[in-house]
Order: sequence, then structure tokens, then C-alpha cells
Amino acid sequence: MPHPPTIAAVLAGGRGSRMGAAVPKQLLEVAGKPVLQHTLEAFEAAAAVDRIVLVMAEGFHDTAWAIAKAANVTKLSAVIDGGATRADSSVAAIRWALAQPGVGEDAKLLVHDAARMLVTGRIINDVVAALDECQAVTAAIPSSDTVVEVRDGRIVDVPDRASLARVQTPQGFRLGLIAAAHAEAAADPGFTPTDDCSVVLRCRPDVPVRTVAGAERNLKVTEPADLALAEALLDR
Ligand SMILES: Nc1ccn([C@@H]2O[C@H](COP(=O)(O)OP(=O)(O)OP(=O)(O)O)[C@@H](O)[C@H]2O)c(=O)n1
Ligand SMILES: C[C@](O)(CO)[C@H](O)COP(=O)(O)O
Repeated sequence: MPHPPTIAAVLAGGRGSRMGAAVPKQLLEVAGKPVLQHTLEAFEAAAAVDRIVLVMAEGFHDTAWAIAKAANVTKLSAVIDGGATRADSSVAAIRWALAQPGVGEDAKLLVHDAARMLVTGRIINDVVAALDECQAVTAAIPSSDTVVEVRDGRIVDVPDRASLARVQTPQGFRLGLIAAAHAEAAADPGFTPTDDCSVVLRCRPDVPVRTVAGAERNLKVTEPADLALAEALLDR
């Protein structure tokens, strides 16, 4: 394995409450394959990724291994339990990575939503490459909508759209940085991050967080309609 190694942490520890299905959304099929399989195949195919750790919802580890085996996902090294929140699941992956022999703080860790099943090889490789120049990076796309801040049902701010971006995954970090940032964030129970870059921004404000171009097709399968949308995008 080259040094430092690149580990992709695929987060599939959620229950998919907004999807409202009987099983977590990452197990639902799109074009005849589980969402999770599409995602694992993308990282398997990415030359820049050495291994994959999958953070899986409790009770579905065997299912995940079966999916990976059937799809010949040879880079999958472990399936581990997640936590109550997405951030807890990220921390589980970080701890797993730090415990691996030969993996030091300079390793590259990509954190990716399993629900972003249409991630492209170009995005993955751009995130990994960016980590040669910086310690934290995310895929992002410009906002085509005007975005407003709302409190108590009233608009209180309209940030300049030119400076806004919609954040996607993968997000990439040097392992030591993201481990330290999450350790510090844990001391603040009022902080409930929805992604990992915001943990760096808050706890390591001296570290610049870069962006690389994401893609509209890198959607997060969240609501039932997203399954049909993902299938249509796959056909393109
Ligand atoms: N405790 C959690 C919550 C979420 N995730 C993962 O993080 C990604 C983004 O989360 P989200 O889309 O919110 O998934 P769910 O939590 O499953 O959905 P919902 O919020 O609708 O319940 C998903 O791939 C999800 O499986 C996770 O690993 N652990
Ligand atoms: C990390 C993320 O995909 C960036 O847009 C997003 O914040 C995840 O949110 P979710 O509510 O956990 O799906």
C-alpha cells in the first residue's frame, strides 16, 4: 500500500426516516442494485482509494458483506457499527482508521454518504489529490437558488448567492486533523454538525477547508422521489 494510505469511510449508519421504507434507504434498489452497492462500486473503481470501511446500521452488517461480496468489492476492509448521529458514525470510522496498523495521522480519510450513490471517479480522485495541498476539502457545487436564513418563519438574512455553495461528499481530511477536530467537538454537546468540514471550521479555524467541484448528479438519496431521479441520472 502506498504511503500515506487513503481510506474511504462510507457512512451507511442511518435509518432513512425521510425515505419511510421498511429497511434503511441504502438497501433499497435503484436500477436493480442496492444504493449501497452503487456507492461501494464507485470507491472500488477509484484508483486513488486503497481501502474502504463501511459504517453500517445495526442489524445489517451481514447484508452489507453479502452485497460487497456479490459485487466483488475487494477493498472493503471492515463493516463497523455507527452511532446515533452522522457525526457519531464519522467518529466510529475515524477511530477504526487510527487503530489500523500502518495508518498514521498523515493518512487521507474520505468521508462519504452512502446515500450519494452517483458519486463519480472524477470527484473522488479530485478530493484525494487536493489533500496533497491541504488538510481538509469537500466537494461542493454553486447554489442556483437564492438561499435565505429563516427564523420563526421570517427571513432574517439573504446571503450573497455568489458566495454560497451546496456541500456534498466525499469530504477529505488528513486523519490526524479530523480526529483532533472531532475530539474537540465532542466537548461541546450543543454543537450538532451536519457534515465533517463544519467540525474542522469550528474546532480548527486556522485550517483552510478547500472545495473541489462536485456535480449535480452526486445527489443524496433522501426522499422517495430521489430513487426515481437517481435511476434517471444513471441512464445518462
Ligand atoms: N447515525 C447516522 C446517520 C446517518 N448516517 C449516514 O449518513 C448519510 C447521510 O445521512 P442521511 O441522508 O440523513 O441518512 P439517514 O440518517 O438514513 O436519513 P434520515 O435523516 O432521513 O433518517 C447516509 O448515508 C446515512 O446512512 C450514518 O452513517 N449514521
Ligand atoms: C454531509 C452532507 O451530505 C453535506 O451536504 C449533508 O449535510 C448530510 O446531511 P444528512 O441530513 O445527514 O443527510
